[in-house]
Amino acid sequence: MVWAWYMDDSCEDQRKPHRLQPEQPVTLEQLRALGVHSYTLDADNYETDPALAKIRKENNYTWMDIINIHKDTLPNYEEKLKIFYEEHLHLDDEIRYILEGSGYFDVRGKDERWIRISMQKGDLITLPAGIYHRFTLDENNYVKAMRLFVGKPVWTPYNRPADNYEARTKYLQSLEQNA
Ligand SMILES: CSCCC(=O)/C(O)=C/O
Ligand SMILES: [Fe+2]
Repeated sequence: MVWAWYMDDSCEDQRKPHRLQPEQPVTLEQLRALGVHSYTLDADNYETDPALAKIRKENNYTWMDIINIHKDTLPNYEEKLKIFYEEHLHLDDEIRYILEGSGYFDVRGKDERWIRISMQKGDLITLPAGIYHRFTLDENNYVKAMRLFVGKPVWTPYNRPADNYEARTKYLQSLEQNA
């Protein structure tokens, strides 16, 4: 299951948990109010898992690949990690399923504060188009993740500020409607 909390402002290593003190946990319901959804699945059997097949079918996640983020396996590892950790948005939903290892997705809350989402083996997360976010490995320095997409994938990150994209304005409208 994913765990989430508000982050501190420290400039320490991005791979550390950065829990605000005193701790301020963020519930799955609070994440859902931001349009962030999560599932816990059987990562050991992802190839035959009916629960994953159902999620893919219901959401039309027709495309998938698997990315191994480790210094020995990912070409241009350092450069890619920098890109992942720049605050950005996408014009489509971002869907990631952790098959091995772990990492953090950070998303902006309604008040602009960073919320850190800890992703472990078996966690699948969907980030809505237009949400500002970033990703980092944690101190284990390894993640193997399935990337899912509706149709042909587009990976382009739009670094902040990217407020004029329709995906952003629509996302902000969706927050207001659900408030
Ligand atoms: C765990 S997959 C790597 C992160 C990524 O693909 C992305 O787009 C982060 O925003
Ligand atoms: Fe992203």
